[in-house]
Amino acid sequence: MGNIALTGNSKKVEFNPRNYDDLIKLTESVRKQVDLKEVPTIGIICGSGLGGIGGHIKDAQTLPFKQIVGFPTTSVIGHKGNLVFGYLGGKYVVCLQGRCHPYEHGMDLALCAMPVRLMHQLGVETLIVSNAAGSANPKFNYGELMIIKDHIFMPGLAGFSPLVGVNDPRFGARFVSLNDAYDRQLRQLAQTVAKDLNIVLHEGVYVMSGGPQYETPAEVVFYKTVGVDALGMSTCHEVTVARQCGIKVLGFSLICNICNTDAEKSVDVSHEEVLKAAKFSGDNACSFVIEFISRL
Ligand SMILES: O=P(O)(O)O[C@H]1O[C@H](CO)[C@@H](O)[C@H]1O
Ligand SMILES: Nc1nc2[nH]cnc2c(=O)[nH]1
Repeated sequence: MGNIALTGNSKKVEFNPRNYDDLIKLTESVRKQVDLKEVPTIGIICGSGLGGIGGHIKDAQTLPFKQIVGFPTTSVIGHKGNLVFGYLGGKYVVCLQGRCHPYEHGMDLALCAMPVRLMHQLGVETLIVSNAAGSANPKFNYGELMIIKDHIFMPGLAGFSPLVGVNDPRFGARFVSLNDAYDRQLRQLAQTVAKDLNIVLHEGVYVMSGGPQYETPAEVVFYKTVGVDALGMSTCHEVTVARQCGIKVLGFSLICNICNTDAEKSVDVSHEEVLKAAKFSGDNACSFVIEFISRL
């Protein structure tokens, strides 16, 4: 996994997500294409079907990923593929309306986490990252929210980390401590906000598998046994890079399906079902994010 050849304006351009100077060039190209009103200190990454959050942004300036040379594409339904700048909850934010999943990009995690490094360059200090996930916890119901307390990064444990490769110290530390990946104070604030809004908010452990296949019942039981509550195919690579940049993180999952645990009684899991749940509970997720930001 090295440089990626990209064609923009009929010129062949090389972008290497592990090259700090390439990141600076990409950041400059974003700055040239938008008229930033303030420094966006809050970043948001929208999970599957959660892009509606971006629709609430006031004085919005939208920059499609495809207009940024070097930016990875997203082809998953429910991910619009835009950077949106503007005001949400009274704060100036940058929102990634759609994310780049490693399974879409040959497991190039550094490429898929690059938008977080871009956000850091733009001034982001707090990141709100969301995802659609399946539940392995019998107490969780379809459409409810779960704050991520901790994660298990399966590709990362197998050597597919966005931090693998030569580390330019300008990106941050070579060895990143993830003891506090999900900020405790932000999690406490999230609980207060949810209580005030009368929204059910669980807290639990998220696992990122490589995907794109959903889990077999045996795999779900395996994850349950090691303490997993919610299952997805994203987020951990982004959070790992955010922590290397020193960005504080709040992560949450929207529970979109109940995972199978018994091969004899199992039912189909589909992305359509995931998007249906995201639509069903999207308004709750939006209200929660907006109120949370207003209290930061
Ligand atoms: O994590 P987000 O982007 O919400 O998407 C989730 O939904 C898709 C599967 O339905 C997978 O990409 C999974 O990771
Ligand atoms: N890995 C995984 N990702 C999901 N995204 C939404 N639902 C699921 C699920 O059940 N498993």
